[in-house]
Amino acid sequence: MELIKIGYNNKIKEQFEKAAKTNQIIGRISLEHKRMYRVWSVFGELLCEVSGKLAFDAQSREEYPAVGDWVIVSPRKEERKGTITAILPRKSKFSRKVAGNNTEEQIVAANVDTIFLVFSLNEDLNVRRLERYLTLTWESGANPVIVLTKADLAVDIKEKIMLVEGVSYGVPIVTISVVNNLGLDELQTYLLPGKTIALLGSSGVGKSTLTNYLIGFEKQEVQEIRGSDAKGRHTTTNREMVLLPNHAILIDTPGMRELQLWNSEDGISNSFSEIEQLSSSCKFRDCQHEKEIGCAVKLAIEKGELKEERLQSYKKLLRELAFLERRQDKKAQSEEKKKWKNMTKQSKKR
Ligand SMILES: Nc1nc2c(ncn2[C@@H]2O[C@H](COP(=O)(O)OP(=O)(O)OP(=O)(O)O)[C@@H](O)[C@H]2O)c(=O)[nH]1
Ligand SMILES: [Zn+2]
Repeated sequence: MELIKIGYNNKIKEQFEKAAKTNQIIGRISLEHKRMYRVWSVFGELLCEVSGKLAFDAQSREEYPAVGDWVIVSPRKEERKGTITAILPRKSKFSRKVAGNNTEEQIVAANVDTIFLVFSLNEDLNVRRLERYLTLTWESGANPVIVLTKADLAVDIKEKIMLVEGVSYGVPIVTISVVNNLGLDELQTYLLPGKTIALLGSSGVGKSTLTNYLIGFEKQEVQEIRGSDAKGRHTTTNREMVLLPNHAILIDTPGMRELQLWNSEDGISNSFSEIEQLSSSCKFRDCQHEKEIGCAVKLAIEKGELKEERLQSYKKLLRELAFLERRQDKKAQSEEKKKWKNMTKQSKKR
């Protein structure tokens, strides 16, 4: 396997050479399953575990390898196996909080260069969700590209693009239709050789369709595969990192798909529907479920119908969302200020 095809470059080479011992090789994680990893390397694909030291030193799940990570491996070539001894610094990372008693950060994808934020043109555009995705992307270190799908079904493309432009401050926007073969060439300009991309978007916006198109599957085949699996997920391959025909690299992990839930209010309502339902019976409409009188949520906990931990993770998620929104507001404000400064500068010049 040629390393350059999986995104290898001088920077990674340098980092590797600095940290590696003799006989060690560089590899990139293509799949993670239960503390075992598939690693792409010059010896092909190796099944690897992490070294005892790496596991011992790891303070949290964040310090374990994730799909997309560059790792240093002591290979056992004949066995097609190896041991991961270190993870190289991540250029970008998408993580999600793992709910539980002690909330941990879990990396769902590392070293993504470009992320396609996918929205469908045949539905109402959820601007707030777009803002959240943008925040998430900026925080990850990857570059966003907004992809508006199903252009063939849309009637008000211009309005929707304006709406998107209003919150996206110059982020590229590409309008596509897989049905009418529209905009797909333009998308290719972001799929450069050796660059790693990932898709983020709600269910049904066309991520699988686009993924299959990018991988180059026959449409028929895709539908058949999807038909045999109601969920239609990960049916084409069990690889989570895929080489595309044009030599870009696509990361498609279940974790990436779950980010959509963890970062949208709808998602929260869905995954905490019992709490939302209880809240509607609270005496006060803006009940925080702390010490208010007539709180139906607290009552349910007292009665043992709801676990206290559920409420805690629900609140934590809400706080996180609020935080992201504030960040977004601040970012927007400072961008606005910058714009103004530039404008006033230019008008002064004139
Ligand atoms: N008309 C039209 N339909 C499309 C287009 N792209 C996708 N679809 C349809 O939209 C539906 C949902 O597409 P998917 O690709 O399954 O959406 P997804 O985002 O992967 O959804 P999840 O798998 O639930 O996350 C399917 O019926 C597709 O055939 C398009 O460009 N035009
Ligand atoms: Zn309440």
